[in-house]
Amino acid sequence: MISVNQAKSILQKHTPSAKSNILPLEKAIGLICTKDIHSPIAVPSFDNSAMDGYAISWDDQQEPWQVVSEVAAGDGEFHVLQKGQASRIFTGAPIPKGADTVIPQEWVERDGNQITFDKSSFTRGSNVRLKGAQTEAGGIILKKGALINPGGIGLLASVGIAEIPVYSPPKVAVIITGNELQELGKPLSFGQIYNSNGPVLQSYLNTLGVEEVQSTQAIDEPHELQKAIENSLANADILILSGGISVGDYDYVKTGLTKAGVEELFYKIKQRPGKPLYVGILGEKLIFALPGNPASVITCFNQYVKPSLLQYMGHKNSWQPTAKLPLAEPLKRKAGLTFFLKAKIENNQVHILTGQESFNLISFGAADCFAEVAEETEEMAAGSLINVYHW
Ligand SMILES: Nc1nc2c(c(=O)[nH]1)N[C@H]1C(S)=C(S)[C@@H](COP(=O)(O)OP(=O)(O)OC[C@H]3O[C@@H](n4cnc5c(N)ncnc54)[C@H](O)[C@@H]3O)O[C@H]1N2
Ligand code: MOO
Repeated sequence: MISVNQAKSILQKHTPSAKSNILPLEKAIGLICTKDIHSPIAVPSFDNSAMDGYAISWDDQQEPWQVVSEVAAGDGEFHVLQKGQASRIFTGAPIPKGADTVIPQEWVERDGNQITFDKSSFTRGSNVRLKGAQTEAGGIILKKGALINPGGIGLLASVGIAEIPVYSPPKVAVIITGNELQELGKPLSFGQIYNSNGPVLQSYLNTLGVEEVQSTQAIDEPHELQKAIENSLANADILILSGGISVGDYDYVKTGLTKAGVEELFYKIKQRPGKPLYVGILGEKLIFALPGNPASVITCFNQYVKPSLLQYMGHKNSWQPTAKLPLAEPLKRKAGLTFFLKAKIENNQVHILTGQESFNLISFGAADCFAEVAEETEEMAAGSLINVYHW
């Protein structure tokens, strides 16, 4: 058996490098940009008004101004203003030639077509958004390695970019093993349980941006499982299996993977839950065989599959704990295994939840992270800092 740190370091070394792909903007959310992105245009691409009001050419001596025209957002042609003239204008509308300042309407006294206002509150250029104020044409708007979030999508769209080079998610196949599994929505016969690992893996993958998941359910029968493994490996970059990896007479996963040519990277880790985790490699394909107990699947995904997938997709530091926070209550146990405990963070303190057994999912109704108790630790006092890993 190897330690958690050894397992993570082996996996980190064998996780394939990210591949760049050009995707439409709407598919790029949550992904990492692979190149510096330059703006093809200046934004704004024309001087325009920041307010609803009146466009004028600033003149310390002038009063009143004559309103001679109107310009709204989207207008392309307009009157050229002469000295002493004003144009009614609306937010986003182009500044007419001859004008350089916008006075918001609530500051203006209007009498027929004449306007006056208190000049002491404005200067030349007030309320005008100048061409290129956000971005000059050719300027870098997003750096290589940036995470594309909804704000970044807005920035890219604002300069007219519809496609972007990103590290695209891998194709993932999932095989759920077990004779005892029943689909949701159907009644349970004696001895059956609902398949919760399938929905867990599907939804966890989706939250990481992996949309294409080929999912297969296989009974605990060596030939059927072998077919499922070979089919899945033919189509996917990453294969995740649930169950059948322990030492029972019906645990055929390890033999099946070996038969398919998969080379073992490690099997069994000094941890709870998820001790019998298996990770293998076939060429550049990674294979995770997650121990079937529901809490083991979720924990192993959080600790091994997720960081490896994120590394594959170009994220940095995906293996680090997401925080180090004070423990709310003291903790005592026998050393020898790393524990990943379901926990909830309240008032910036880590509360370890009850129901930590690997068959028991109840704590996941409240948990927002896993707290890590290191292999050699026997006791932790309240207030001592503990590594946590959020979802
Ligand atoms: N003699 C030993 N027995 C076991 C050991 C051991 O070291 N020696 N390790 C235990 C540990 S720890 C784990 S974890 C499990 C892992 O077993 P498998 O990976 O072979 O998983 P299964 O036996 O198929 O299932 C285990 C458990 O989980 C339930 N299960 C399976 N699939 C699903 C699913 N899709 N949704 C919900 N629940 C699922 C299954 O019914 C079992 O109760 O082995 C221990 N045994
Ligand atoms: O390692 Mo198992 O996941 O404790 O039940």
